[in-house]
Amino acid sequence: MNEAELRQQMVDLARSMFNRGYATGGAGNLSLRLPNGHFLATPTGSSFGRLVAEELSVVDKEGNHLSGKRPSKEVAFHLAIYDKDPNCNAIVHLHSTYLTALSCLENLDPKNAIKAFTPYYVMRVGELPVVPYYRPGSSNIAEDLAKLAGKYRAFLLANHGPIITGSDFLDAVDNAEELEETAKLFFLLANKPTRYLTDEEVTDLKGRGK
Ligand SMILES: O=C(CO)COP(=O)(O)O
Ligand SMILES: [Zn+2]
Repeated sequence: MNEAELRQQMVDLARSMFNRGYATGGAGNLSLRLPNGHFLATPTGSSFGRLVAEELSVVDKEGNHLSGKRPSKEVAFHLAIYDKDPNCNAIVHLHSTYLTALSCLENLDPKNAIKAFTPYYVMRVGELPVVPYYRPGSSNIAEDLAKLAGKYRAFLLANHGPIITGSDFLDAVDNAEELEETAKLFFLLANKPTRYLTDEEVTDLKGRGK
């Protein structure tokens, strides 16, 4: 896809997420790797329901603002992930209801906030490490993510929300939807005796693709 098509894809899928309740107000941000090595990102404060293709922000890998509106205050953590994960070409950060509720629970396993109970969670995400709470826009988020990126496909910011990566923008959005649905099921199953996938079942699913 060329840059114009990628811009349109970001606008269209962001609106689709907004219309289905994955994003509200001005919360969350999106980015993707452009063919020329720069990055397209949502402008700070923008609603997923009202993005404009020509207004999207372009930054280089050092975070210099090259064109469009002022980029998301979280652009540093997006760049930290791209830097450490060459297979990541798109990132979705949401404050979606169930994943954000999960991010507020005490005693989450910092290595994996959701123990697998369905195969698609394993196939699309695998594990969900937790980054401690820092205020939105803090450089600490990027520093912590730099240590995890490349080893995981999604991350949970404590008391904040999820970050989901993908091989392209569509993949990142599909992974985000799968993860939000998994968190919803997690709460539906709360206090109900649950059969988790066994280690053997998880290992069998890993590396098989989607
Ligand atoms: O989700 C957000 C902060 O974590 C939104 O910030 P931006 O509007 O600057 O992208
Ligand atoms: Zn946020």
